[in-house]
Amino acid sequence: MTAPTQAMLDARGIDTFYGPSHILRGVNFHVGRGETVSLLGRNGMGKTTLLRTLMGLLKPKRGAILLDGRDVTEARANIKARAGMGFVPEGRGIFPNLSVEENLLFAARPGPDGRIDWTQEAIYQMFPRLFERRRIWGNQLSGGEQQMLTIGRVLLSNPSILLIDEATEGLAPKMRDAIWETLGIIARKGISIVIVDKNLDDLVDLVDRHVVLTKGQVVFEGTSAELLADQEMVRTMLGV
Ligand SMILES: Nc1ncnc2c1ncn2[C@@H]1O[C@H](COP(=O)(O)OP(=O)(O)OP(=O)(O)O)[C@@H](O)[C@H]1O
Repeated sequence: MTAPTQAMLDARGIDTFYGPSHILRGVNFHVGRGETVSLLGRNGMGKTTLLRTLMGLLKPKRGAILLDGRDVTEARANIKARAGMGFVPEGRGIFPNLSVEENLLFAARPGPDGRIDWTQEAIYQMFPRLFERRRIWGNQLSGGEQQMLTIGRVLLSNPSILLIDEATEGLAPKMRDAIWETLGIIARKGISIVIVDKNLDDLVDLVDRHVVLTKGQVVFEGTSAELLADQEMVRTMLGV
C-alpha cells in the first residue's frame, strides 16, 4: 500500500535487529496528519521494537523513515524529538527525585515550527490531579498519575506526532478511562497518534486505522469496521 503524500510519518522497508535476532522484517508503516493509528499484535511481535525504531532509539538496518517529508532515518531520538516526535515509553521514565512540576516542565518547549499547542495550564486543566500533586516527588505517584505526568510532559514539547506504548497497561479502570479520554482530546487537536494497547474495545472507538504485526511483519491494515469484520484474524493475530 502506498502512503499518502501528506504523511506525518512514513517508514518504508524497515528491518531492525537485536544483535543477530532479526525482529522487524520489511515493515511499511505510515501515519497521516492528524491520524490516530493503533499498533496491534500478540506479545513479542515487534510493536515496541517498531516504536523504538521510529523514535530513533534503535537503528534500522534497512529502510527509510520520513517525518513530515524530511528524511530522519539516521537521526537519533533527541533530534527526532526536536523535529516533532513525542514518545511515551512503557515504564514511563519519571524522575523520582524531582517534583511533579519539575518533571512536567523538564522538556517543555515550542513545537518544531514554533507552534505552542500545550501550556502548563492546559495540562493542569486536563489533569487536575497533577495540579493537586504538583509539589509531590515523582516516586510518590500512583501508576495512573505517572502515566498522566508522562503524557503531560511529552505534550509540553508540543509534538506533531505522539507514540505511546502500552497506554493503559496496569492502570486502575478509572485511570484507564481518564487516559482514553485524554487521547481523544489530543486526537481532536489534530495531533497524529500511534497507540500500542491491549484494550481493543477502547481502541476501536478511538482510532482511524489499525495495523497488526505478526513476527515483525505487517499482516493487516484497516479501519475498525474492517478489523472487526475479520474475527478469525482478531482471534489468531491478537489472541482476543
Ligand atoms: N533488548 C532486546 N534484546 C534482544 N531481543 C529483544 C530485546 N527486546 C525485545 N526483544 C525481542 O524482540 C521481539 C519483539 O519484541 P517487542 O518488545 O518489540 O514485542 P512487542 O510486540 O512490543 O511485545 P510486548 O507486548 O511483549 O512488549 C521479541 O521476540 C523479543 O523477545
